[in-house]
Amino acid sequence: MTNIVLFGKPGAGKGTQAEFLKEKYKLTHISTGDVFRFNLKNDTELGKQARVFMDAGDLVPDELTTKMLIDEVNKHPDTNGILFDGYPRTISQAEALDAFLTSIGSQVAATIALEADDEILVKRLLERGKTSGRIDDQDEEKIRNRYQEYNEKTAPLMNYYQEQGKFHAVNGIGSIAEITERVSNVIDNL
Ligand SMILES: Nc1ncnc2c1ncn2[C@@H]1O[C@H](COP(=O)(O)OP(=O)(O)O)[C@@H](O)[C@H]1O
Repeated sequence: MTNIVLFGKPGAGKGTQAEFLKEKYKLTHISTGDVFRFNLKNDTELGKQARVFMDAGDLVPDELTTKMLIDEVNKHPDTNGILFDGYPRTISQAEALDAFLTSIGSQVAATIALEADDEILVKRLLERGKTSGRIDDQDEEKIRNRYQEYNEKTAPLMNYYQEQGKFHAVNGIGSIAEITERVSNVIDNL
């Protein structure tokens, strides 16, 4: 299995790139944000538990998120590899992911970060909020809160993966195709 973690701030383009990369490399795309939103929409027990956190732009607690993630991965026993989008977002999630992948005889092959400036990203998210219906994209204060969550809890993961020699940064500004090309260069050289 070639497991890739797509990493980046809210709005960095993880979901957009994942759509192309999953086809190109025949990977299973798991977006924790999408899975949560599906559960919210269908008002499942998980959705009910996650809603307050998501609507405020806070991270959903690790235990809940990790359980959901493992359930998702287990739905694809024959996959070539997983493209993780939005997970891990905390050190505890990264450790849980390593432990889980080890238990199934696998590992993270690479973490690829899409880099872009905050100001550009906030504008992108507010634009997306006009059409996506996502409550967390419609209010600048909630967006800023997500950046704060990112800086406090998610940014330390760069170091975590750097220490394992698995961290690769890619310029996230450019056309979608250019960025796919940059990410592909990393994957092709693994
Ligand atoms: N790994 C995670 N850990 C905790 N909460 C998460 C995780 N992934 C998604 N969420 C919740 O879902 C929300 C939306 O996720 P996502 O669509 O990936 O957002 P973004 O566009 O901000 O990157 C997050 O703000 C958070 O509340």
